[in-house]
Amino acid sequence: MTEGARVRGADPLIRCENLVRIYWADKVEVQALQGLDLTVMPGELLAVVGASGSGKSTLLGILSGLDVPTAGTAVVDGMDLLTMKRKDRIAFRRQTVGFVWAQTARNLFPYLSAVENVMLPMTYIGMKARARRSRAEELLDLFGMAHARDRRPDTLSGGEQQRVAIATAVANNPRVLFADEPTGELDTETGTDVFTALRRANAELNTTIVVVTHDPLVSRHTRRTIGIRNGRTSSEVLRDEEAQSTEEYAVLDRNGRLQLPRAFTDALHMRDRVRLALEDDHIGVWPQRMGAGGGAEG
Ligand SMILES: Nc1ncnc2c1ncn2[C@@H]1O[C@H](COP(=O)(O)OP(=O)(O)OP(=O)(O)O)[C@@H](O)[C@H]1O
Repeated sequence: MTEGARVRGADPLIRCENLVRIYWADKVEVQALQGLDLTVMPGELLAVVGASGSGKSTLLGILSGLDVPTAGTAVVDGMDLLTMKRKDRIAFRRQTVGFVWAQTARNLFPYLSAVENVMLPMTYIGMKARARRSRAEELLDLFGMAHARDRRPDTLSGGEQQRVAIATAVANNPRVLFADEPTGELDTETGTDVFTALRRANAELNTTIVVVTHDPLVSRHTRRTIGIRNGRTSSEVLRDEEAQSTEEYAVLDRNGRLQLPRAFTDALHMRDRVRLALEDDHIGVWPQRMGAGGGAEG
């Protein structure tokens, strides 16, 4: 990789600061990401959850090196994604990141068997045939798919195909695996099997995993879930597995900005401005008082 592109001393595996992505459609500006902050440490299994249009695919496109942000900082495994050269981008996509997509058919070649699919990415990095086969078999075994190694994808269930897809995606030992709605086409039970495979990849292969989804229930499977709203990280749910409890936080950015949940602001008819008060151990937020004539008193 080009020397200058590598940012030294970066501890998090993924670091986005004030990330902005603007699209132009028919001369209209669409701000898909509006100053998004995100930090992912090596070894994490993280979910990024947001409604349709919140900016999930845009974020994934940038972090996987397919798209380039308009402004801000995006660093993955020490690579600056704003300035990365074309040659580095190809190497980055082959070796640093792996993918599992929602559409099961998009992940695997239909005319190759399960083991051949898992072996394929290893040919790109010049691994010998015997080593490729042995690693592919190990990976299929790890995800409970050894029995299906000689079967083609169309003879496997959706959940089984996703487990082979996970084996294929981690074949070259990527630093981070991005899974875009990996359970989107599956029922709940089969979806749980796929999450078990993702957790196994995370625990046994130490692969950092970022799952992107519209389904808030995936937070049951991850320790940390980031919520994105209007192109910004707005909330964070932390789950304590031992205590079996979850705690939801609002994300406070470095400029002191946070997003109040819509349900809260609607319930108290908060609009345009609120009053703040510093207390000993918290900050109070009050709706603006309305005067007799409907005008604001402040
Ligand atoms: N190529 C593009 N040109 C113009 N606007 C775009 C483009 N891609 C995305 N957008 C807009 O950017 C915003 C964020 O889109 P994005 O696809 O990232 O959201 P998402 O959370 O992934 O949604 P979904 O879950 O429906 O895929 C939306 O308003 C979308 O219409």
